[in-house]
Amino acid sequence: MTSAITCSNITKSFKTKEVETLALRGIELDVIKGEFLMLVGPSGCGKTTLISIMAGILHQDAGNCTVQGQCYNQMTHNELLDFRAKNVGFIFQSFNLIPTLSVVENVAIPLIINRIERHDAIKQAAQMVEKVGLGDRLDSAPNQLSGGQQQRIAIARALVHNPSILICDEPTSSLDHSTGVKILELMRSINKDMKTTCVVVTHDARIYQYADRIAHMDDGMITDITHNGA
Ligand SMILES: Nc1ncnc2c1ncn2[C@@H]1O[C@H](COP(=O)(O)OP(=O)(O)OP(=O)(O)O)[C@@H](O)[C@H]1O
Repeated sequence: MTSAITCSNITKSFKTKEVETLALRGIELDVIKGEFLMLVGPSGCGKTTLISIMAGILHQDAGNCTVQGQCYNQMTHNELLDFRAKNVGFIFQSFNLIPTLSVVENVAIPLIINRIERHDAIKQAAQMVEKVGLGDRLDSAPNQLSGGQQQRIAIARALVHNPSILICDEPTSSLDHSTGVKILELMRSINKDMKTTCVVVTHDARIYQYADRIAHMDDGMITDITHNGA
């Protein structure tokens, strides 16, 4: 099977004035093209640090992260920015929608970053908003939407440029259970339809069933990989 993301012996530490924390201690992980992988483990075990490295947002101290066959270590800063803008979608825990832009303008951002002309970007963004079931809210402001609707918009924004990799940090943490399940069902159907490789950090055991595989982390290491909630 082809790998979409390969992490080889990745280490990362953070130094503050008081303390040095070894957040990742030699991560080895292969994410298979097209799979829906969940990353789980106790608070502080390094999940966000790992997905930030996979997304090219944070740089490791040692080891390699290869995404779609391209090693981040071998890219210049500008090449990495360009690669990330084209290939990676990221969904934050707290939606991170821009309050002064409308729904459709928020979703158009990755296209505009990829230098698509505004009129076309808005048109494509509107189609994506339609896909997540909110085609009647294009001109709303984000704060006029419910939490679940805002998360749908965040998903539309992360996917509008058809990235090969979608990385999500706790996509259901600020949602009630039934809204969280609907969001996971939406992400799963997008994963199937658009063949997007998904890596999802979660604390929510009730959504484990949506994963193909679950990578368990503890204290900066992958301790186990299980299949489909087993
Ligand atoms: N910018 C930073 N500066 C200093 N320490 C950090 C920084 N980011 C993370 N850490 C530390 O690195 C460790 C791993 O943090 P990380 O956020 O990756 O954990 P996590 O598993 O995502 O936690 P949670 O489930 O609570 O979000 C923690 O001990 C954290 O305090």
